[in-house]
Amino acid sequence: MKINGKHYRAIWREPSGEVKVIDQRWLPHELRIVTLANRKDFADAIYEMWVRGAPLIGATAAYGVAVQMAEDPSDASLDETYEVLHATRPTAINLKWALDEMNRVLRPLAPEARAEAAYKRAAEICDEDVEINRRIGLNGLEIIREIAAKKGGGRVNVLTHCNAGWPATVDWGTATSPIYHAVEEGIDVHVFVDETRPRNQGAQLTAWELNSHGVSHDLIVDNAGGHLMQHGEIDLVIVGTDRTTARGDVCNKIGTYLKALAAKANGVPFYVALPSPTIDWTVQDGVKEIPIEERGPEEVTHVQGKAADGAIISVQISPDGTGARNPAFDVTPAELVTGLITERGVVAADAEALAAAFPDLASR
Ligand SMILES: CSC[C@H]1O[C@H](OP(=O)(O)O)[C@H](O)[C@@H]1O
Repeated sequence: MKINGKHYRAIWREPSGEVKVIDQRWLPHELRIVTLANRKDFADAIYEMWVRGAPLIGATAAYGVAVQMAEDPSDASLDETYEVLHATRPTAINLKWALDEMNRVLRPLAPEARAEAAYKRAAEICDEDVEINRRIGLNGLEIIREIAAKKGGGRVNVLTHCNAGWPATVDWGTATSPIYHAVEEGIDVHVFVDETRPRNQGAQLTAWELNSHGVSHDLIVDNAGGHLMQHGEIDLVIVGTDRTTARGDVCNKIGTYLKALAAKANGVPFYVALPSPTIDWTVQDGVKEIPIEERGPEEVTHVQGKAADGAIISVQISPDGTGARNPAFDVTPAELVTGLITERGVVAADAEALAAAFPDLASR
């Protein structure tokens, strides 16, 4: 999407062959573009969240395989790369999906043919993600149109959590794609952006991208969402997902479950933008079966921001010696989900509806 009027994807390959990403750790204050030159760079970029967001993690891993195949296309290298990249972050299923896809394409090939094929497939995965997200936007636009019509063309207030915007994907975003399409159509949309502790992806990334596109929005603390819903200030919630089960349980950034409970209690529609590579057909019960990443306590005890002199610093907000727990995701049971906005339409959050929408994938 656009940064200062110029179009970017969140990951791309230069004509020179270099793979580049935006190092999102420094946004919104600094735009740092980095080259990922070897397998370790790709592993570090995913684990340390230079890049993040389920679809972007998958796309990055795909290019990580390609870069390693150019270095060493042997079976052992292919196997080791799968293990190294798969070990970076456990929750987003797109990582495994992309690595499995690269293995499917590369395993049958002679080693000398693997690098070219890997770069080709990685580029296709990126292009497919962009098209999937564009279609999610068009399907989600219908929901926003209906709410706008019921309000006589009045403002549609959307709450988002974390960042499921274009920096979480190759382009468009998932939860933000319907918003961008609605704004482009002239619908009056306002977004309440959950800051999303502890890493503040909402404050640092969603607010940044909405600013760049002139989308009306307010930043709110995570704990304000229920209050706004009680007072009729939220018309719908749209969130992303890192893994959705075959029966429609939705794993997403920590705090999503609480938003879904508040939405249910206040009759606010709760939608999940769901690209099909984020569906894990092998699991049913999200709470019991999805591995929840536990990240370091420092993400909770410290916060990063821009100092008065412009330097980006991290400050400690809790006492020396205070420990912290940092589960990075939670699971919203399907019964709290109004609908799943997929590239093939809006689907009910249940096994039958998902299997009917994706018979080609569910039966694999
Ligand atoms: C479009 S997937 C975005 C999804 O990923 C985020 O997690 P993280 O920033 O830790 O990678 C968050 O759960 C978003 O909803």
